[in-house]
Amino acid sequence: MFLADARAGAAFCLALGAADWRYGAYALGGAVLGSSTARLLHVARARVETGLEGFNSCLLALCFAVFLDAGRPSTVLLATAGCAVVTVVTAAVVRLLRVWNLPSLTLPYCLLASAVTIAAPAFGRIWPHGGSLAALPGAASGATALPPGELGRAFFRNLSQIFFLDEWYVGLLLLAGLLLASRTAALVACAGSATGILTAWALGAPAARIADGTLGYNAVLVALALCGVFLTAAPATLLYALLGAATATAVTPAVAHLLAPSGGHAFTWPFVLTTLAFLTAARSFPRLTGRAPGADGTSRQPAGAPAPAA
Ligand SMILES: NC(N)=O
Repeated sequence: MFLADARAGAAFCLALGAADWRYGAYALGGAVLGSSTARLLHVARARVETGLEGFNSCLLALCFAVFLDAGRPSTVLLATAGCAVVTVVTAAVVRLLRVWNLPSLTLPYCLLASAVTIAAPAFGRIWPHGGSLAALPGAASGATALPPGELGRAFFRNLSQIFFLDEWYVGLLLLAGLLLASRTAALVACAGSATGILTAWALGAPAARIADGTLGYNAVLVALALCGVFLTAAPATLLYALLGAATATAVTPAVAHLLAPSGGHAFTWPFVLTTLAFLTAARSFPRLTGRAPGADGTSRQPAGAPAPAA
């Protein structure tokens, strides 16, 4: 969630544990394994200490816990190996995207989570249930009107689904964690969640899909990234971030449908694709960056400007 704040991390861990202690354990274990692997490979200490080497492994371990059986020893082994591999993939992605001065975001996690879900049916020890994972997309059906109670739960589930969880109170606890670290981040997350709901409703998504949060969690991440993290928080960047949040919401079913043969999980692909596109485009918009555009229309990077953090 873009916060280098240990208290927020502890609150997030408690929030996941409130749903199931094993999810809290996998998330924490994943973060520890990713960070430890990075340290063993002598990745810069500052990257490890700010959590930049732990969030992809945290999400990957949690992904395995939720989609495979969290209690099976083979899931623990797979998550452990996955956390080591995602550290290697992170280094590769960071190096590749640095060429364009772009952040790696959760791209390493998306690559591995997609690879594992696509490959899973081929390996009996990973997917012992037999049968295909395919979930072919159908046309939208069912009611589109959301009762007020479900609207509130959808708002919080747009946060909890970042960590794959359906429980609305996990989203409330995550928001409390965000608030501990940054009032701006909490407000932007709320605006992103509301934008996700509004966009999905305006496009005619079924109420059940809006209510379960699976259409809106990418909107929260995009809003956070584009308003306060990679672009300075300001009214203009907030509007830009909310346009990005709406875009990510519309992109989510596109990704899910493309990945239908492996279960249709969009993971955080909509967030990654939208954020990279909007961040690249922002260099052409001095209103957002406050930097004069170069002759080719792109913003001038100040000499020696540091690469973005994540
Ligand atoms: N992190 C997720 N929900 O892919």
